[in-house]
Amino acid sequence: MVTTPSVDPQKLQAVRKRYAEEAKKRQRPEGSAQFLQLSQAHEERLRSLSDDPWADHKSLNAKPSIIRENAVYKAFVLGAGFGGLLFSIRLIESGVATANDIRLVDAAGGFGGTWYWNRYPGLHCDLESYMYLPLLEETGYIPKHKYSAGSEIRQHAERIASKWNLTDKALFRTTVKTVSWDDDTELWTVNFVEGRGPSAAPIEHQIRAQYVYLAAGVLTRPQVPRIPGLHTFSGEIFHTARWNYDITGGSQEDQTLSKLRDKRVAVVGTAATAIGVIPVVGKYAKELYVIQRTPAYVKPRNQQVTNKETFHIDVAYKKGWQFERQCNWNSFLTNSAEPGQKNLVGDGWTDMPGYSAMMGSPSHGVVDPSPENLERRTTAFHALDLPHMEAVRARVEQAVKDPETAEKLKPWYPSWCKRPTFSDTYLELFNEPHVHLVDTDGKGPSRITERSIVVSEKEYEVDVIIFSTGFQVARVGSPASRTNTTVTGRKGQSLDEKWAKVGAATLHGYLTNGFPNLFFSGTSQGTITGNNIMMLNFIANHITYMISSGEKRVGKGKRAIVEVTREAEEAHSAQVAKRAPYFSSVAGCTPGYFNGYGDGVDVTDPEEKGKRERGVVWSEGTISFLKLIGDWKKEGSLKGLKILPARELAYRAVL
Ligand SMILES: Cc1cc2nc3c(=O)[nH]c(=O)nc-3n(C[C@H](O)[C@H](O)[C@H](O)COP(=O)(O)OP(=O)(O)OC[C@H]3O[C@@H](n4cnc5c(N)ncnc54)[C@H](O)[C@@H]3O)c2cc1C
Ligand SMILES: NC(=O)C1=CN([C@@H]2O[C@H](COP(=O)(O)OP(=O)(O)OC[C@H]3O[C@@H](n4cnc5c(N)ncnc54)[C@H](OP(=O)(O)O)[C@@H]3O)[C@@H](O)[C@H]2O)C=CC1
Repeated sequence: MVTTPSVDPQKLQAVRKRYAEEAKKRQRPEGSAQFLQLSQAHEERLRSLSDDPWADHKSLNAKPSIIRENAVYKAFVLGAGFGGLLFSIRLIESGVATANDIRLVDAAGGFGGTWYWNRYPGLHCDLESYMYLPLLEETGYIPKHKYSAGSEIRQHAERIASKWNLTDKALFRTTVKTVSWDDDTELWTVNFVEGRGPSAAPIEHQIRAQYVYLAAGVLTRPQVPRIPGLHTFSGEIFHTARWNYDITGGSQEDQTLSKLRDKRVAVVGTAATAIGVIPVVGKYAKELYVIQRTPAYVKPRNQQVTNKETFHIDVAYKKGWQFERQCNWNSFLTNSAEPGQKNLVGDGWTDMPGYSAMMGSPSHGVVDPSPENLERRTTAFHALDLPHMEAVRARVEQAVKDPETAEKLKPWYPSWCKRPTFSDTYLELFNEPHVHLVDTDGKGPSRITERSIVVSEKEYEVDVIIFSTGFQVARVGSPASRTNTTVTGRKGQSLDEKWAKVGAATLHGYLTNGFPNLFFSGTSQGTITGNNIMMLNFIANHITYMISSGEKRVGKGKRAIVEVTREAEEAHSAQVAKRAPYFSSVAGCTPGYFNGYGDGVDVTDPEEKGKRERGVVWSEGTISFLKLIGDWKKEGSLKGLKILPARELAYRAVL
């Protein structure tokens, strides 16, 4: 049970009432349908805002093709972000495959995923880079700062691709369309379309693969709110995930946005991306209008240059330091640090125990789902969180001189409703005379005209509108829905249909019955770590373990078919669902992508509810989940996996 700190009960009640009112104000019947995914817009102008601004088509078109049509590859990886890279590297290191046996495909024009697409000014990782950048021990790379800039992280993705000889094993600008299991050959057939830029025709490809990994990420599909009149705006518009340096001036390397000096700019959105963008835009724009629907909670960043002299003493002090650091940080995040445990990172993530309402915690075990108990727990979480959020709100008052503006910048929701943000300059920017907070009181702008953005019938004339309004996130869909890909398994069964019928059904979150040798990343039925790299590395290691153990079992010269049994996935799903009541405190959250903008909050149909409960993450926190997997491995029988060699007939079909 959560230990409740002593807070004034009346104050707690008043704050909770305010939280509930603010959340209600923001609920919209259309839920996540209030947004338009840019790539699906009817208007060409909006649709083109999702185009890749970074791909070097000329040099990519000049490269020899790395795809042999219809060839059989050992592993096919959808996504060349850190998830896809880590899996490929673990396969290579375990001896399951050489780099040459692997092909990665990404819609992006290069490695990095998130860090390829997002190049906006002010972009940094929001976690300490020493535990966010993967494979620092193996590459010997030392991040320049405590929080690395976006370009440094992208270059790190290129560095690790090069070190493991994957640079010329990835096909870029390429969209995977279908991934289908062939019952005869017992292989996956993958169809994908390689874009070649505006002046060359796309090429369709087909290959076959023994193993497939869907590493599609979550935050890849930029969206804008469906604000009436958006298409009539005659000025410039773009989305932060496709920053347009032609309009602003500067580049990712030189963030002097000189072309904004004579421009009136509106930034719509005030969450993690906007908190990075706004201080840089505010430095250059003639006038800046920050269009706020819900204030972010902003904590100090405390950026520091890495001391390379002491890095190997203070941080990288022994083999395995990075994983130790990640686990140490995670135990604070899940409110489960041992009394007296040293806080190695000591950042703004480790001083908000209430965030464990979202991250899970081992301190609770399986939660009694009675309404009285859930209400007691929610109260306890609010009490745990209150001192933190009070400090966050007090910080606004200290930073912002105008009391009215400060009041509007205060966040009224518990910490677990949104990802925290970190900045030492964002709040202070509102003291500048050319920076205007346009608070929409939870509503958003009412319309856009040819020259202006309109809030509460007041028109703000602007030259540029920058949308910092996030990404389309599929919360309940199958791993295929996140990739916009059709995945069909044994006997033509569709992965989407399986999820629609029974809800999530996996072993440990990463493979499902009827889809042999297919693996996917994600948090559903797995674990959420706060540090996505920690999670992606863990998934890559775990899947590789299953594959390499399967290969050992079938013996040399045979092709392994690794599949979870239906009983095992049902057993895991039941364990996850049993723990779902833990997350009841999240139900009252202000809408956001964490709760699908309220989609399905009021689901009462028991069958539908049951499906949703199966889809949550392991509620007892990451360290507990790692123990679950550790115990599963120790048991030694690969319990729940059916591992067989491919049939002789299947071999012949391939030959
Ligand atoms: C701006 C921003 C900052 C972030 N900062 C942090 C941070 O500081 N700390 C943190 O822990 N997390 C952060 N994240 C989350 C971040 O997404 C993860 O940390 C991590 O980089 C995800 O890696 P991934 O490989 O799983 O997915 P991604 O990096 O998203 O890569 C997936 C790739 O799959 C490709 N893809 C998807 N579908 C298809 C298809 N059908 N065909 C071909 N290609 C496809 C996409 O183009 C994409 O390039 C941030 C996210 C954003 C948007
Ligand atoms: N390393 C880092 O520092 C960063 C990490 N990230 C990661 O990416 C995730 C996504 O972040 P982000 O890109 O900021 O997207 P989010 O989805 O978190 O935020 C979208 C923003 O747009 C606002 N918005 C939506 N519709 C409207 C509207 N009609 N009018 C006005 N405002 C509107 C939202 O307000 P409302 O809250 O009211 O919905 C919110 O402020 C983060 O949670 C984090 O995981 C992103 C950037 C930086």
